[in-house]
Amino acid sequence: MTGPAEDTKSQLTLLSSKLLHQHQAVEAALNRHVFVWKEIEEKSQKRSSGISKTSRSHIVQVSEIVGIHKVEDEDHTKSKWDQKKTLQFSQLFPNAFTVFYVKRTKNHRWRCNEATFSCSSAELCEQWIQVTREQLSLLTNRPKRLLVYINPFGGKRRGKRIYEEKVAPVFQQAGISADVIVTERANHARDHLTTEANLQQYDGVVCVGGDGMFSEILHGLVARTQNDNKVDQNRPDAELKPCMLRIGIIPAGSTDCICFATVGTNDPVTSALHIIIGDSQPMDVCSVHHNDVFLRYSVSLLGYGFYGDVLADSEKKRWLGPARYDLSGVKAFLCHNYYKGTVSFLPAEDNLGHPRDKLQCRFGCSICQHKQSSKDKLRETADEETAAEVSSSSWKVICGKFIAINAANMSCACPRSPKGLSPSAHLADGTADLILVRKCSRLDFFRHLLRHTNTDDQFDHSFVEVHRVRKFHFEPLDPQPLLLENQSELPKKPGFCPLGSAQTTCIPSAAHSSWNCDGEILHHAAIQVSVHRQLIRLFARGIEEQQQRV
Ligand SMILES: CCCCCCCCCCCCC/C=C/[C@@H](O)[C@H](COP(=O)(O)O)NC(C)=O
Ligand SMILES: Nc1ncnc2c1ncn2[C@@H]1O[C@H](COP(=O)(O)OP(=O)(O)O)[C@@H](O)[C@H]1O
Ligand SMILES: [Ca+2]
Repeated sequence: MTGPAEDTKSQLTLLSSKLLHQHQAVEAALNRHVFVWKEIEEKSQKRSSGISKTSRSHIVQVSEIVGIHKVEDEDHTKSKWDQKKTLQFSQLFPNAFTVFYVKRTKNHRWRCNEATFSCSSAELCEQWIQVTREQLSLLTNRPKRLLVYINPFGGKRRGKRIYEEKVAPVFQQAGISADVIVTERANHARDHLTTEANLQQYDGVVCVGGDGMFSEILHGLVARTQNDNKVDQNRPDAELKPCMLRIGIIPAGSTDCICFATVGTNDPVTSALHIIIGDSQPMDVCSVHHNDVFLRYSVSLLGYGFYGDVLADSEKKRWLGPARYDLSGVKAFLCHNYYKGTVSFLPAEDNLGHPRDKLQCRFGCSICQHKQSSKDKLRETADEETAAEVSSSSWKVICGKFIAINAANMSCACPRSPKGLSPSAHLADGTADLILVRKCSRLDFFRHLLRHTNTDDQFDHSFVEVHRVRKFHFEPLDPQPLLLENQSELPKKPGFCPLGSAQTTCIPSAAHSSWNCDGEILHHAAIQVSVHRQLIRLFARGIEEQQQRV
């Protein structure tokens, strides 16, 4: 909080001059928060026309200035044509500087705009550059040095080009230095982060790729932090240490739902600008264990049944690129498998809202800022048996036949489903939304899927239920590994799980599905999951409610 004295100080004008902008005289001023310029009306013009035209003023937040440079500065990032124009301009107006700043455009996209001003003297020009840079250096949340990992094979295999053509030039304008590693194999980035990288010299890690590549960075950073702090990841009840370095995501994958759900768009330049201005978005991480063995972390979707089957099938079609998910999606839909099992979960407290309350997680979300009380913490650390003594609303158990079991730790919004799997899930509230889709007809399941793409409520079906949870366990009912369709005639014994729907004629159906954990397949069906509130931070700010136009 800033007091009145501090407030007055921040309003103080640091610089104010008459400058020339686009052949027009402007009054420009800078204080600690904003850089403003306003066209100066020409008195003679006003008198002759009899009407005073409203002079436009422009405001740029200092926190959204990318950089400031003298016009004659050599800029090799510009095209030959632009370099020639710059040269001509600097000959006409020798004492000019350019301010680069964030400009909001449609659909949460940001662009790097520029405005050039020429000054009456070289000294004045230098003064503007120096004072503005001084103000930028006071913004301590901005990264100066980044470690960048590029997956050259993610999505449409454009990661390297996207970084070089769209991201590196803006980092350069902002004076950010980056050490770039182009990965040579799967898990290269994860292993490098876990054991080799000298993290002390960096202010953040950037991942150029999809959700799978992000998952590598997440595993590397979280493992490194736990190793450094002697925390055993294999203990399901371990209190994990939050990671200090923020992660930036340059989307260059197939689904890119983590970027989409934290920024509002999958656009490399927008992501680069969020990194440059030093945004920070805390995020929950789910830990997944099988008995006392750590399996993986998840930040977006943990899906058994439908999404597990889609992923398992799509892995064989990697060569198809992002389209593999459409093909495998149709196939899994036609197979219409269901799986028997028991889900037990610890519900979240009522003050954290409900998956159907339509309160979406947005920039500055109040639910994510809610602090956990000590009673809540106690309730969370208690195991299934002792939990009942702590609170009446303790673990709940549901047995059934499920087409899909999805745990969404955040909305999982992506271009395929702009509102996501759980539109009201929160990024940093310490909970996940557990969605149970029970056995139903193909038509009903189709209706449910279709509602992910329109405004109808996908939870408003008799066969769907959704719970906001802090932890959950899943146990498949039948340990039998694989059964064929024609065996479904076998007499039903207790604990025997029949196959997916009888009329299915496609691939042989198994008694178990597999878990899709942020796009990776888990090799155990029985898992225990805990949500760790705000374990990591991203260079993002959540989705902005309204486009603030300046
Ligand atoms: C009738 C039309 C039905 C359309 C239903 C669409 C629902 C889409 C919900 C998608 C939720 C995506 C959650 C994100 C998962 C990613 O981690 C994973 C891996 O993404 P990656 O390949 O690494 O970018 N992608 C998938 C499809 O499993
Ligand atoms: N150099 C590499 N060669 C092969 N696989 C890689 C390489 N670098 C990363 N990967 C792996 O590629 C997988 C998919 O990457 P990702 O960037 O998420 O793309 P997509 O969204 O298309 O799946 C990830 O699981 C990651 O571990
Ligand atoms: Ca969450």
